[in-house]
Amino acid sequence: MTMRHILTLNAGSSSIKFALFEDAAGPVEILRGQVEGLGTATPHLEARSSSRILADERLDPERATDHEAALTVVIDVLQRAAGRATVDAIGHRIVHGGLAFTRPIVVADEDLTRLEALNPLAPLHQPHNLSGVRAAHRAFPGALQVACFDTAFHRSHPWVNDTYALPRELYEQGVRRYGFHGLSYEYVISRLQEIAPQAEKGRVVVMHLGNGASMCAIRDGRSIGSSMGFTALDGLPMGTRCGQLDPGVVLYLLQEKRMTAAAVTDLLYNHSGLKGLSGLSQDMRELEAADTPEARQAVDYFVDRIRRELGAMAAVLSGVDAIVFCGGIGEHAWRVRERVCRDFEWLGIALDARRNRASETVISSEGSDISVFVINTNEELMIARHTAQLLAAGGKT
Ligand SMILES: Nc1ncnc2c1ncn2[C@@H]1O[C@H](COP(=O)(O)OP(=O)(O)O)[C@@H](O)[C@H]1O
Ligand SMILES: CC(=O)OP(=O)(O)O
Ligand SMILES: [Mg+2]
Repeated sequence: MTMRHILTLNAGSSSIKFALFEDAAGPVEILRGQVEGLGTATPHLEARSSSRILADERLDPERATDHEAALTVVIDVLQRAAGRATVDAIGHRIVHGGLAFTRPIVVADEDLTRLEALNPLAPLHQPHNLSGVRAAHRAFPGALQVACFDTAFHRSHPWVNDTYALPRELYEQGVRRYGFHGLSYEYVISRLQEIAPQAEKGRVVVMHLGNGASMCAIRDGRSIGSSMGFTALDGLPMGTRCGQLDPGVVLYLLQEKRMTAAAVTDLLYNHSGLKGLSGLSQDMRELEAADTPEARQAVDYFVDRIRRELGAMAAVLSGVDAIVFCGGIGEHAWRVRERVCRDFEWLGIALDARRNRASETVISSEGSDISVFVINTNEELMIARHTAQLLAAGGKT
């Protein structure tokens, strides 16, 4: 069997994650790394293979302030890591696929143009995702460039969870509740199938809590509803994004406060959420360590909105069999998990406090009606799997 090499690039709102896989009978990771803390004063690069640490350094915030600069660093690490090995394909996380892109594709130039048109619907992601495709094409011109979409997993939404109560023609034109973090949800469900096949078959709520945060209601492995919608602004509050908001606030800012559309966009995407409420930081680690009333209130609001959304997801699914926490906060912030679960005893959640503090895979207690899991998400592996499938099919979808 031929051994192939696959690279993956995943530009999130505060990070660029990357990995290198060998693929013979399915992708096996041989290197992974990330630049995290983008947009903060402390961007940090780390990369490791199974046997050694390849990079672990604070980047100069003057030089790595944005995704573009960080991408140059990442491509350099990947070129050195690949060495003389031929890179057969590069899989990219593309956050918005809109109406047209509902499964992974080999990217052609005309696709890039169509995907660029979606930049305004995901300004913190889409331009960086597409820059990644272009940079990877320049660095590895012989490799297949594969796009995997965050929105694709959610195209199974029933109509009521896919629409807004707007005139119907807007739905036809693509104003829909797309939902995001689909690659993460898809991976988590595949992992749940391995570790708890019974739970995976039931009604599952997955919470992806990272710098971007969303929640997904999943039945029989398919997405039924998502807290995110047309853009990745809706639903839960996030590092710098507002989450659910009365659209009347936007009208007020435009009409009465005379803000420009660009200023409102900047406010809602870059200065709201945990950062806006705390006046301190978008990073949950800093908020948990800080002892200011504003930092505490920011976390209170975050937890409260998660609880509301969990209640809504339980209603969407007519009950819950399993809950999964993932993403940077979901995987590490045990206090947040404890606070979310504490008030759901009435629904049948009993948390094991010790397991939760240790961030074990199963954090519910033996008698809990609802199983609660912490699963380290792996969008890179999901991208590599899709990419390997396309490679095996000779690039045909
Ligand atoms: N040990 C930790 N405790 C609390 N929060 C953490 C911890 N590690 C990471 N986080 C949070 O996770 C966020 C990053 O999540 P991640 O899913 O990696 O980001 P992205 O959305 O950019 O992909 C950080 O901004 C931070 O708030
Ligand atoms: C869609 C989204 O918010 O992604 P991320 O959490 O990676 O920023
Ligand atoms: Mg992410």
